[in-house]
Amino acid sequence: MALVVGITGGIGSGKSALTNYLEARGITVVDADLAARVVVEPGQPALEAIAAHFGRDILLTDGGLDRAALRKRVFDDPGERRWLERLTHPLIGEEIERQLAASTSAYTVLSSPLLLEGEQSRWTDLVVVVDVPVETQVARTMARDDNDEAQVRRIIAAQMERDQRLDRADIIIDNSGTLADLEEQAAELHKELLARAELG
Ligand SMILES: CC(C)(COP(=O)(O)OP(=O)(O)OC[C@H]1O[C@@H](n2cnc3c(N)ncnc32)[C@H](O)[C@@H]1O)[C@@H](O)C(=O)NCCC(=O)NCCS
Ligand SMILES: Nc1ncnc2c1ncn2[C@@H]1O[C@H](COP(=O)(O)OP(=O)(O)OP(=O)(O)O)[C@@H](O)[C@H]1O
Repeated sequence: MALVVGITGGIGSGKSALTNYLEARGITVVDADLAARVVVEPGQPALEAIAAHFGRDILLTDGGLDRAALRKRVFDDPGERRWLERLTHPLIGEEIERQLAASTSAYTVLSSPLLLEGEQSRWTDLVVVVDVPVETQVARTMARDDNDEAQVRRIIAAQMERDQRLDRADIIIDNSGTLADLEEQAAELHKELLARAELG
C-alpha cells in the first residue's frame, strides 16, 4: 500500500481541523472515531452485545446507541471502558483496514485519538501528533461538545500523556495558535507528505 500517515492527538487537539484541510485536497482520511460508529450501527452484533451488557436503557427509542449515556458509563468506570474496548477495538481495526485498502489517494491518512495506545500504528509509516496544552484541550472540547469539565478531564486521563505522545511523533503540529496558524502548518505538511509519497 502507498504511504499511510497516522495523525493523532488527544480529545479536542484539532485532528479533524487538520484532516478537513487534507481531505479538501483530495486525500483519503480514514477516521477511527467514524469507524467506531459504523461497528455499533443498528443491526450490528456489537450493538446487541452492548445492550445485553449495559441494559436496554443504553439504546435510544429508534434503536440506535445512546452515545451520551454510554460515554458517561465508560468514562466513569475504567473497567466498563475496557469491556467496551475489548468488544469494539477488533471490529474497529477491521473497518479501518477495509477503508485503508480502498484508498487511492496520493497518500492516505489514518486519524485516531488512540493511534499510539494500542496497535493501530502498525498500519502507519509515520506519526503526526497534533499538540496543544491540556487546558486548551479542555476549553475547546467543552466549547464543542455537551460535556462538563470533569467529564472532559476523565476522557483525557484515559488517553496517553502529552509528553509520551510527543516522544512518539515524527512530525509535530502545534495547534495552540489560531485556525489560520494551523492552516499554514497544514499546507506545509501536505507538501511534505506529497514529496514523501512520491519518493515511495
Ligand atoms: C463511548 C462512546 C460511545 C462515546 O461516544 P461519543 O459520540 O460521545 O464520542 P466519540 O466517539 O465521538 O469520541 C470522542 C472522543 O472521545 C475520546 N475517546 C473515545 N473513546 C475513547 C477511549 N476508549 N479511550 C480514550 N478516549 C476515547 C476520543 O478523543 C474521541 O475523539 C465512544 O467514544 C466509543 O464507542 N468509544 C469506544 C471506542 C473507541 O475506543 N473509540 C476511539 C477510537 S478507536
Ligand atoms: N487553532 C484553533 N483555534 C480555535 N479553535 C480550534 C483550533 N483548532 C481546532 N479548534 C476547534 O476546537 C475543537 C476541537 O477540534 P477538533 O474537533 O478538530 O479536535 P479533534 O482532535 O478532532 O477532537 P476529537 O478527538 O474529540 O475528535 C473544534 O470545535 C475546532 O473547531
